[in-house]
Amino acid sequence: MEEGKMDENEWGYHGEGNKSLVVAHAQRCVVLRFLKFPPNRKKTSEEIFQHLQNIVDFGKNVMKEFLGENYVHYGEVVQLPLEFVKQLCLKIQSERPESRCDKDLDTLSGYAMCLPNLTRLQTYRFAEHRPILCVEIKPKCGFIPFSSDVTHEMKHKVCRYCMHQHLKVATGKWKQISKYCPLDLYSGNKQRMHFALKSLLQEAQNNLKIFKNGELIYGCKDARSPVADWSELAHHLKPFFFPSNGLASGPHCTRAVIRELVHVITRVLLSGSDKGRAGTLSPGLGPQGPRVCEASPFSRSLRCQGKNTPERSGLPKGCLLYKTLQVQMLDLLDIEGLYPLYNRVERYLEEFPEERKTLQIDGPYDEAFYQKLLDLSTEDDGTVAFALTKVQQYRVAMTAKDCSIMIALSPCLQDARSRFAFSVSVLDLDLKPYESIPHQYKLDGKIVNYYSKTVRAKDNAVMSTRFKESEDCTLVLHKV
Ligand SMILES: O=P(O)(O)O[C@@H]1[C@@H](OP(=O)(O)O)[C@H](OP(=O)(O)O)[C@H](O)[C@H](OP(=O)(O)O)[C@H]1OP(=O)(O)O
Ligand SMILES: Nc1ncnc2c1ncn2[C@@H]1O[C@H](COP(=O)(O)OP(=O)(O)OP(=O)(O)O)[C@@H](O)[C@H]1O
Repeated sequence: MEEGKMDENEWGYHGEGNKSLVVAHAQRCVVLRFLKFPPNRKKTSEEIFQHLQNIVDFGKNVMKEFLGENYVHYGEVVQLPLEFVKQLCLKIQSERPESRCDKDLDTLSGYAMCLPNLTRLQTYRFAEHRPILCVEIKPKCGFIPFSSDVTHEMKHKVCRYCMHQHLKVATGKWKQISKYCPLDLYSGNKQRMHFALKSLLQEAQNNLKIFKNGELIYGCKDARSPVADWSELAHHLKPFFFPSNGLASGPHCTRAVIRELVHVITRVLLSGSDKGRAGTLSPGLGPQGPRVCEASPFSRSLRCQGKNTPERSGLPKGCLLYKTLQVQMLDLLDIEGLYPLYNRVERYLEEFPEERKTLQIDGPYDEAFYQKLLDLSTEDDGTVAFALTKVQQYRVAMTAKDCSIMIALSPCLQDARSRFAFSVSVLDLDLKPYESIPHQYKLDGKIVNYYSKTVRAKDNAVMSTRFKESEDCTLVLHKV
């Protein structure tokens, strides 16, 4: 980054989440990722630098080790001219979705992260003039808790995502319940994965975005303005999947294009090199818990048809979904088992506040921090050390439950065996803060209670009426 030559006109708004805002360079394949804060909760420049450096270190020393260097791009912290940041902030303000404007871009520190632009990621196989399609998926938690500390029976049957959907709709965050269930996507079963991806395409929420040549063409820019027009999407995608079939259009063509997209994404998600040390977690973190979520329309339909639940995860060990799931499963105790251990650490810190640094609560996220995460024992010896290890593992697991997967595809004409050159990466690997644990505990209770009381009660009433009337409850699964 040539500091002196920074020109805000070369950068454009790219996207944002709850905690950071990203701008992309118009020509070069790089982005700048800035932190965001609620107004009046400004931090010092030194604190912001440290925060960003922690994110980089965590990516480099922890997530790269777990997920593999091919998938993790941790970037670097850069210092930018304050005038550039100020002008950039003014330039992009009008493009920001209203729902994200409760937080302001940090314009005071001058620090940001510089990362490769994963929507336009080029490898030696991606000729520069070739168009690039990129699908971003935020898959969320792919397993049902297996911890014996879970007290709500419902949590052993229905996954958190599916339960949370009902609370989100009730509170107005989204308009309708999605048919997507993370357990279907993580199943490794092609039919279930197709169903999951098609469901994401129907109701993208903040779990799916599609970019063409770095521009967002599909997905929610704002909670209040969902773009979900399949024929428009198919129009964008047709040159990628049916390059020679220039004239065909209409619903038949739309379905064919969507089917191709879903098939290609499934194939890419199931592919993968076996780098990274996620294998070190395998002995303790084999498939556990139920393989299906009772709320998934796919499994409901199978049950209604009297069919068996599909086979357990067939995810290949090298693929990113498998590795991400392994890291998610570092949450061995569930928040219900973890919360008392968090309280043990808290009590200790109240007595010995100066120990916070030694315990590496706020970093550094170095090799020693990573090594401690590999201890998967669940035998509580009553020590602060045990509690701390579980707390840190939980934070890492929560990070993996909230990250996104970027799949970049580029037509590849030379290679007759596959029509696309692709790259898969993971983003948003910021370690979840220690302080968020009480919030997680409260939210968990709220999600389960809301689902149990309202949805199940309603469901039971509907089901009993349906059975009385001997209605067919078969969901027609369209082959995609
Ligand atoms: O708690 P969840 O599952 O709702 O996840 C939050 C996400 O909501 P989602 O359900 O994916 O729409 C939420 O996403 P949105 O802001 O809703 O797009 C954030 O990713 C949040 O992380 P952080 O607090 O910014 O670090 C996420 O919070 P964490 O739980 O990961 O801390
Ligand atoms: N390296 C990158 N290349 C391309 N696009 C990126 C990159 N990093 C982030 N983005 C885009 O910016 C968006 C916001 O980034 P990110 O998910 O990191 O924000 P966040 O505020 O940390 O998210 P959250 O709401 O989960 O806390 C992403 O959804 C993605 O579309």
